Amino acid sequence: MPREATTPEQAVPAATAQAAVAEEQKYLDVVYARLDELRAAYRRRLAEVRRGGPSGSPQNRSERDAFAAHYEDTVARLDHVENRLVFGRLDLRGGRDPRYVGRIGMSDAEHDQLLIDWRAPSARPFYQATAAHPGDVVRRRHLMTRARTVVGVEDELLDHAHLDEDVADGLTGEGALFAAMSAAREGRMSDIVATIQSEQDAVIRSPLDGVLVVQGGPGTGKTAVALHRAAYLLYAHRERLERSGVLLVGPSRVFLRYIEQVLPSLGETDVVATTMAELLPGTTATAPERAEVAEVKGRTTMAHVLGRAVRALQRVPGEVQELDVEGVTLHLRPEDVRTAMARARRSGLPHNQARETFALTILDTLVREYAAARGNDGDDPEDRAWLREDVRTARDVRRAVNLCWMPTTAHGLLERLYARPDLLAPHARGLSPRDRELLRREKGSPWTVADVPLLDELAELLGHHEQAESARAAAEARLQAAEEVRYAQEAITSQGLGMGMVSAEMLAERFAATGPRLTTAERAAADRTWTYGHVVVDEAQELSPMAWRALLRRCPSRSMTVVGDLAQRSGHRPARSWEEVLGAAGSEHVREAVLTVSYRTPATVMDTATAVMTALGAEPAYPVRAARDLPDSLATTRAEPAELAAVTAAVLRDELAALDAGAGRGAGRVAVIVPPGSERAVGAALLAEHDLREALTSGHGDPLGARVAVVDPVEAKGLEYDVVVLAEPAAVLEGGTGDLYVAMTRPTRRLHVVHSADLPAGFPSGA
Ligand SMILES: Nc1ncnc2c1ncn2[C@@H]1O[C@H](COP(=O)(O)OP(=O)(O)OP(=O)(O)O)[C@@H](O)[C@H]1O
Repeated sequence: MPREATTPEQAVPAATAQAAVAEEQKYLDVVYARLDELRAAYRRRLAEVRRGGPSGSPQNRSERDAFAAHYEDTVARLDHVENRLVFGRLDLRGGRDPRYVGRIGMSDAEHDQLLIDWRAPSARPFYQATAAHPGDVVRRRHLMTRARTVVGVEDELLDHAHLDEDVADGLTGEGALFAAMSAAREGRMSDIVATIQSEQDAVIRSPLDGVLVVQGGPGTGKTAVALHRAAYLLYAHRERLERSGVLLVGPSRVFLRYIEQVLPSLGETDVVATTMAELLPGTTATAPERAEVAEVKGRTTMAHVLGRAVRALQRVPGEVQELDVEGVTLHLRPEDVRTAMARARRSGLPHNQARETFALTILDTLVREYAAARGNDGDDPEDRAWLREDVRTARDVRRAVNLCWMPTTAHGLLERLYARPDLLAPHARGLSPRDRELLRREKGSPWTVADVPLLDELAELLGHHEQAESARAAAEARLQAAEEVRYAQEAITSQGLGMGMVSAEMLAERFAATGPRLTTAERAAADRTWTYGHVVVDEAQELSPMAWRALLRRCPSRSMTVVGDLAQRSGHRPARSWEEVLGAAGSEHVREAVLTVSYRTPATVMDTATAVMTALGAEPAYPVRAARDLPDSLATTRAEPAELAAVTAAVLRDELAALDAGAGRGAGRVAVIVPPGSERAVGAALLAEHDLREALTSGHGDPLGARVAVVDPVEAKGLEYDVVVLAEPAAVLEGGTGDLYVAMTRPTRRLHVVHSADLPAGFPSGA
């Protein structure tokens, strides 16, 4: 049975709590004093460097910039960890000094360890030790703090006397955990570093290599775990990941904003966060699209279609072409084109770059014929040069070479394929006539998310138009970077920097970035061909096989963390297995982990959601156990169809009042989740109610800012609210069972269903 939530005050025996709080406060004071000292020291250094002003040699200047940037980063990092800096203490066998666990590692001026970084191996028992397997730990203490004050402690004695209790539910630090779970939501995700549970910790610290798929039902902490894992990997593999970067792919911009504070609070700011819509630098893909069209675009078949379309840009003429060069008629023979084409393809380069080999080979052949026609043997280099120039610049020759090997851009080609069925048809093996019709679209139409992987595929096949130029620039930049690393190494040695805080590569990167400083993350985000050291994908069940191909291209090392829930997949094509969803990524070495406990949704709501899914024939393959239940967490209200809007408003009004009473006036968040397409109408109807207006508009149009958000299930994906008012679940179901499952599992306190149509099967009878 899930437990009812307890508060930290209840969890700590009152008699000992006071003394323990006082003891921990003393320690906290020392740690915060040290934090202040470090901040002041770095601020001083920063001010000194800045005082240097813009004078000196360019090298001096860029060196100063690099140090300034490093100090700025460090100060920012120290600022971000202010809240709940210390949250754990381990007492160890053998009377050793206790170990304090916190957001970052910290030593005092004598280099004695004050705080262990939660990611360090020595902090692991804080998350993993149990009474059955205590290791060296005799007591684990959770410290609850507000600002710099200890407000409570919670102890777990890891000896055999407590074995039964511990094994009973497998949760650690229940008081702190339940307090975190019960806190009113603020529209932004918080980190869970103080209360990571053992099954989550195992995922967070799982090895870097290979594709790790983390499946878990709603609220099991997949997003939280994915973010903490990113922070952990950056800590444990800093060398490898700092230069290549980590990419995080989320379902929407709103979602990315929802989670944006988590990594900085863990001391990490250099992760590139993006959505599939923004994956391709310079392309905005925001147009809506029908699910059935997106489905066709997402199929692996499309990679073959595009491959054939690109190859068709390489054409052998049916007969000999006559070309005029300065009054001389030259002959372009099909067999010469074929030979040049074979050579160009052997280069293995993308189409636009291989064209250069093709053009040069054709040119050689034509120049030979031209020289012979001009009675020149072409032995003299000067003669050869002008003969070649004549041929190269001749209009006929340029046209013929283009016709045989047409350079093009990804956007141009995809647009043509969509707009011209006659162009698509010859390459469309594997697509039915209806599929092709679904792809059809006017030139100049805006791009959609499903277009992005196709554009990316084409960009890969075609290469850049000016690739030769940028490749040369990149080679030069590489040479320069090597030189800068050497110089940075000298700077580190001469200035006594380093001590693990700054590497030569880090410094060199700072040197290299003149003007506005570019971090690895910024450079990576602007470069389509950037390859990351690790890629984290959230809501991974939504991605198409074509999207996986695009992501795999960004991660040649195949080091990925993929989190999602098959049961929450949108649409009407439920996925039976992760292999099916992962497409190309599924053929890699895949490890699977499962998270089983929901820390969000009360048991009554969670169990009802599972029952509804089961009754609909979509039983979740990975059912979830809720960590706790709350009284009155599920309510239903029936309305006449004409009254639905008014009843929804009334229910919302009551729920806000109850939330005011339970969480404090104005605290907590509510979502009104409505069938797709009806957000505007419902939003307008609710806005017409004067007393609801403030709660609906308090965020100035920001869906995360307002106390009440009106959203459809797709927009609600990955988010959570204290209370959810779910309007007309039967209509929500039209988007697929996954959408209803998502909608029902967003609340942390209460789900209130308002309906005029019959409730889908699985709701408690009488509801
Ligand atoms: N160990 C934990 N301690 C405290 N809170 C936790 C813990 N694990 C998860 N949570 C909380 O549970 C909620 C759900 O977490 P999260 O959003 O990561 O789940 P999810 O599996 O991604 O959910 P969904 O699939 O529904 O999007 C969040 O508020 C998160 O902070």
